[in-house]
Formats: sequence, C-alpha cells, structure tokens
Amino acid sequence: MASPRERLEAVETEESAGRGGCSGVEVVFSSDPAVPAPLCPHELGPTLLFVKVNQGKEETRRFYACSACRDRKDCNFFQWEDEKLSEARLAAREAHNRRCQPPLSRRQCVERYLKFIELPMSKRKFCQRCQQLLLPDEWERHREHQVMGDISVAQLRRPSQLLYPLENKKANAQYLFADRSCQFLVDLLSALGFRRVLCVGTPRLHELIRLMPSGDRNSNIKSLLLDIDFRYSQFYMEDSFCHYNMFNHHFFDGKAALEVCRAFLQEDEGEGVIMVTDPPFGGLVEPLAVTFKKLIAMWKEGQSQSNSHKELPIFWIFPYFFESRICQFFPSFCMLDYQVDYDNHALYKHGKTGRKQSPVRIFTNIPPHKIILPTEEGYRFCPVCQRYVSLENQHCEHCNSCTSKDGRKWSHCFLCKKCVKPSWSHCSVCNNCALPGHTCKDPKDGCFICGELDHKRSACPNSATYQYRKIAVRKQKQRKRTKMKMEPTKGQPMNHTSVRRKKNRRERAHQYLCS
Ligand SMILES: C[S@@+](CC[C@H](N)C(=O)[O-])C[C@H]1O[C@@H](n2cnc3c(N)ncnc32)[C@H](O)[C@@H]1O
Ligand SMILES: [Zn+2]
Ligand SMILES: [Zn+2]
Ligand SMILES: [Zn+2]
Ligand SMILES: [Zn+2]
Ligand SMILES: [Zn+2]
Ligand SMILES: [Zn+2]
Repeated sequence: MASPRERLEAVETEESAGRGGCSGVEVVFSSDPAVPAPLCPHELGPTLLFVKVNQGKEETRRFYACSACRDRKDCNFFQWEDEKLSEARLAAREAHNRRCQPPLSRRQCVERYLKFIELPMSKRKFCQRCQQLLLPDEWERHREHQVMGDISVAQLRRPSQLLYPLENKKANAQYLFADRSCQFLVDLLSALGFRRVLCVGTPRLHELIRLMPSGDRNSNIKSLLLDIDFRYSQFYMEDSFCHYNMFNHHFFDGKAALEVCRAFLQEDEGEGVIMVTDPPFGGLVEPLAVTFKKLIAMWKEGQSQSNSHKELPIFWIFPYFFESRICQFFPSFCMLDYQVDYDNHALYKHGKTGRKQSPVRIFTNIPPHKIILPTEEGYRFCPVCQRYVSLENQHCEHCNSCTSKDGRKWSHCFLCKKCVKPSWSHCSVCNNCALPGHTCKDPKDGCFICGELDHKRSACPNSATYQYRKIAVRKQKQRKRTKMKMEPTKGQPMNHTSVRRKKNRRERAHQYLCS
C-alpha cells in the first residue's frame, strides 16, 4: 500500500495540474443572471450550474446541483438547465424544501439561549444525540437520549468542544484547529493590530477570540462567525453568528443577516478588519473565490475614496497544492510556510514525538515579512526572501528563493532550472523531473485548452481566447440544434461526483486528507 507521503504526492501532482484536468464537472458562472438558479431541499441558497467535462471537452447540456453537498447521498437535487418543471413538481419540491428546514428560526434560537443561560447550572442540560441545549420542558422528550448535565458557562463558551465535529467529508469536513495553531492565529491577528475578524467557517477561532481574557488588549477583538453548521445558532446572538453558505454567498436568514455582515465589514470605514476562512478542502476553489470577492466588494463599499487602492486583508487556510489555483484568482496572495494543525485529524496533528507534516497552509495578501512564525516550532527568517520559512526550506542560490512547498528540503535540478521535491528525479523522456516509476508523458497529457505540454488547463495562458472560442462554438451548436428541432440529449441524471476518474482522484485525495 502506498505511504501517506506517496498518496499525497499523487494527489498534489494532480491537484496542481488543475482540478477537472481530465474528466469531471466544473462550475459555470457565465449563466444568465436573469434566470435564477433553483433552490435545493436544504435551501442552501441557489444551486450552482455545473457542466460535465469529458477529456477536456465540455458537454453541451448543463445542470443545477447542490452548492454545498458534493455527494449525492447528502443532497440529490438535480435539474437540467433547460428542464421545464410542471406546476405539480414545483409544488412538491417546495413542500419538500419546507420539511428540510431547521426546526427553529434564528430568532427562536437566540430566545432559547437567553432562557438557557438564566437557568441554574443544575438545570442546564445538553442532548448529545440531538446536539441541542435543552430547556426543562423538553427534558421528557429526550429521556431516552444521552444527555449531559451541569453545563457550565465555560462549556457554553466553547461550543466546538461540546458539539461533535461533523466529519461528513464532502459536505462539512469540520476539521477543528489544534490549540497551538488556533492560539498562533489569535496571537498573530492581535500582533497585526486587527480589531475585527470575520470568521468564515472557523468556529474554533471565533470562540477563542471571544475567550481572550478581559483587560488584555486582545480582548478588544470582535469576531463574527459565518458557518453552514446551524448547531452554532444555539450559542450566539444574531450579531456574532450568521448561518451562511460560503459556496454561493447565501445568508439563510435573509437581509437581516446580510446587514449584520455588512455592518461588521464596514465599521470604522472598513479599518482594522480581516477575513479568516478555512473551507472544506473538498470544495471547489472557483465558487469560493467568487464568494470571497463578493465579501471583498461588500467591504469596499464602506471605504472612503482615498482608500480605494486598499485590499481587504485575508487569511485563506487551504492545502499547499492549491497554490496556483488560489493565486490565479487572487494574484496578490502568497503562501506562508506555517503548517496548520488540526485536532480531529490524525495526519495533521503534532504528536508527542514531534510534528507530523501538515499540508495545510495560510494564503494571504498581508506582506509575508510582517508575519512572524514561531522559531520554537522550527521556523526561521530568510533575509533574502524577507519571510519566515520552515527550517528544512533552504534558500536555493540558483532560484534565489526558499523553494520548498511541502516543508521538506527540495533540491535544484539544473536541467529543469528549478528546485524539485527530494523524491523526484529527472526523466529524460518527459524532460522533466517526476516521481520515479511514473508513466511517461503521452503527448495527449498536455493542456486540454491549447494542447501545449508545459502546463495544464488551470494554468493555461491562452484560456481566455479559447474560452471565447468555445462559447462561440457552443452557441453555434445550440443554434443548429434549435434549427434542426432535435430532441434534447437523453441521458442519465448525473451527479457531480459520478464520473469515474474524477471520483477515483477525489477518493485518493480524501483518503489522504481525511484518513
Ligand atoms: C475545515 S473546517 C474548519 C474549522 C476551523 N479549522 C476551526 O477550527 O475553526 C470547515 C468549516 O466550514 C464549515 N462549512 C462547511 N461547508 C460550508 C459551507 N458550504 N458554507 C459555510 N461553512 C461551511 C464547517 O461547518 C466547518 O466549520
Ligand atoms: Zn443540497
Ligand atoms: Zn435528544
Ligand atoms: Zn530564501
Ligand atoms: Zn533551485
Ligand atoms: Zn529536472
Ligand atoms: Zn517520464
């Protein structure tokens, strides 16, 4: 069986080559804004429009599927883009959607919370099965369930320890920061002088910020959590938690919640705020980037003219092999060497015997020289690169940079004219460095957009031209189809994870990321 390191190398090679490089599905953002996307049963906001990609070619028929759940088992919503639904089917869908709603409104949650904290400790109970704080008149209904009593204020302030993490890999992937990484982040945010943190999918960071002891200058930091996990509604007032879907920028509680987020971003003309996000790793980068750009736009609206050149500071926490993908959407971002550790993730944890390597990094638009990484955890400052790097990441005089991405010592290949992973060697057939035992490059393995061999579609410099051509070809085909009054393509409703090769690749990624 392949070692975790080998599995990771296989995954990262494919990831850096661009997701959807061969077959799979991609999100389409160019749909007509006048046509609203339908809602999935969980009302996770509008669904996303997907297109199946087969060997680099887009199929013509596009479909809507759930934005947050990438597994058909979690949400089996499916609708062809051009499908007309009967009144009866629409009504049935609406009724089904209503049944899938959370049992309580956001307001009701807040009211329950206020009642709960009034109770003496002996009457404060939490049902572990239902993951719910219980008021005395509800005890009877949970009699048969496992119930914890004597819930203290300290426990109420650490909901991420009370609730079990939703480890459903494709929908939630709730991997919680280990204390040392979370503390590092809080100290860093404070040292950088931030006064407000918009936590997008970082419930543990949110609670740690709020736990800063009063009197400490850090205690002035305010935090607002946006997360899809509705269970957190029980523990926070409306101004510190919004039920939110980061794949489609949807606020479940409508305008009121959106205004909470807007006011938070725009306070003090947008000064002193940072967004920190740690999305599920299985998520597609593009919908996330689209969402973050919407949050950035919301922050920008509150800026005075003189600040119009400024960027909203961001920490995007994600595995290092997404670097090229993230930088494609956010060219000002750089990747820090800091390895983020998780509590409920065997491979990412620092063990007693020393550190296991974590592939998760921080991507940021804050200049890296401002970010001091802890020397006691094995980081050093490179005066040439003007940034902190891990000890193993040595400065290469040929590349004039500290080149390692994965925390190991990389070595320079004079034929490739760049540093490569220690396990790679130069292959004369591919004329590239690669893992020994790799399958040598077939000319077909080049970029699916322009056919060049030196890059994949995700990094294609010709993508815009070809994209344009592809749209034109698609339109032409559509016109032809309408003219010929052909029957629409018959096909099996396809789930966005059902394509075999893509699935295998994802599974391998998950095997590593989630084992
Ligand atoms: C990888 S975990 C990050 C948790 C973080 N490390 C912490 O300890 O605070 C991903 C987080 O994003 C949330 N999440 C998952 N899908 C989401 C979505 N579509 N929209 C918003 N939040 C989502 C999960 O509930 C979880 O809290
Ligand atoms: Zn759904
Ligand atoms: Zn219960
Ligand atoms: Zn250097
Ligand atoms: Zn080098
Ligand atoms: Zn080489
Ligand atoms: Zn080769």
